[in-house]
Amino acid sequence: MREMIALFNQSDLWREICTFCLILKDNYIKQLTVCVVLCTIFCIYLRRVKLKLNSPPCCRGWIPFLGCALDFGKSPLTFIGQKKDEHGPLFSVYVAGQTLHILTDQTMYQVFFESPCLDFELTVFDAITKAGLINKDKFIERHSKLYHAVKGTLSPLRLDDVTGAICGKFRKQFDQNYLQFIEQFECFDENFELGVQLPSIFIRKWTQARNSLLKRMSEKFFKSTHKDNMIVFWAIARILTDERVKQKLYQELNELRSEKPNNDFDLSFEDLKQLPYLRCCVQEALRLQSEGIVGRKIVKDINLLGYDLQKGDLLVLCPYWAHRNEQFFPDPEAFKPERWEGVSFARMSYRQGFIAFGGGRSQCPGRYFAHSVMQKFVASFLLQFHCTPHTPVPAASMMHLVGVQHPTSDFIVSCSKRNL
Ligand code: HEM
Repeated sequence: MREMIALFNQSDLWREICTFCLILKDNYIKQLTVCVVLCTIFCIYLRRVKLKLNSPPCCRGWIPFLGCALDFGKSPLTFIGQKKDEHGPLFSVYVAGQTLHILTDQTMYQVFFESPCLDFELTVFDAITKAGLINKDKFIERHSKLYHAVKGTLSPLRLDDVTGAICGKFRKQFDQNYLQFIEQFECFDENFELGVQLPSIFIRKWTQARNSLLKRMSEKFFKSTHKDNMIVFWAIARILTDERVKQKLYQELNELRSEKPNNDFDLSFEDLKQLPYLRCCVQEALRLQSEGIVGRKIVKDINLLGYDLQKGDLLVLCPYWAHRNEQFFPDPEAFKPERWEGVSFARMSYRQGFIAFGGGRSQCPGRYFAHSVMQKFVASFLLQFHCTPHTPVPAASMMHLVGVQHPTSDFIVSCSKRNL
């Protein structure tokens, strides 16, 4: 044995074996690296294939990249309504490189609003930062604080003070340049969806309108206030065109008026408590004309109704269609304020199929304020004017996914001041 070792030490054989081993080792590392990379790619591929196999039915359209953007863009809400009937409770739409998952199953609302795999902030992140020129880093950092500040300021207990203060501020700011303000506001609102997606250079007028409005107040407030106005319009139009509802509501309003000294129309929130039918009318208008979509960014892969949804995609609920679910709202197209009689605010939640104000920890913090302001406005208007409609309630435009539907034509009404 010793002789053999001596032979090994002396000869070049030992060095050659070592060199050979080093080459082997070097190659081995290279091969191992290649194997690991290939395996990773394969696993990602397999996962994608698996996810694809297990993903919801998808409307892909036939145009590469654009997908079904053309059909979808023509009338997004109608498109969603048709596909929901074709594909069932969860389906996807591929539009301009993005996959949108649309959930219509009410048993999944809780998951939608409560799951940690779904995020509200990231959904609105791009639109808000673009529309409001808010610094991206600051947005996420301050969002929660701002949300709670708005919620606290607009809590039901403070509504009388807040509305007075806000109305005063509005009047002061908009007494001058009122028409210019209206023009800018309309431009901002009409083009909101395009404005937050396109670079400013392509949509200069919108950018100018936005900048000017921002100088006056925050974007969220404008967009939200406009929702109130639209609902007020729909509520008044529905009430005036339904004789039974109109009579019932006037009876309630007249009773309150007879109790008020000097026919005072400045209704307080205490007064509103005596007008339960008015609240039902506003609530019913809100049900029928709700937001097109509320969305959540998928921040962690999630399985819903047996389908795998991938991180990075967008999952949306569609309040407009959700509020036409016969299970919760029999005879859904009819304007029936009675369906809300005896229902408390606490019960107007996703558990009862009502999602006009969203849900979970991002539920609209302005909802009590918005509801009360809408009631106040409808009541003051009807108390002050005799109105006769000359056209039916206009059809709602199915174009906007963000915000409340606009009317597609004029609603013509003649009004005369009531004798007080
Ligand atoms: C008819 C009137 C209104 C409707 C239908 C409405 C509806 C909504 C909806 C659906 C959301 C998203 C909730 C979610 O995704 O879960 C939302 C969020 C929000 N709303 Fe409203 N809203 C209205 C009025 C207002 C008003 C008057 C204000 C404030 C003055 C307001 C302030 C907000 C804010 C700040 C958020 C964002 C919440 C967050 O960042 O987490 N809204 N609203």
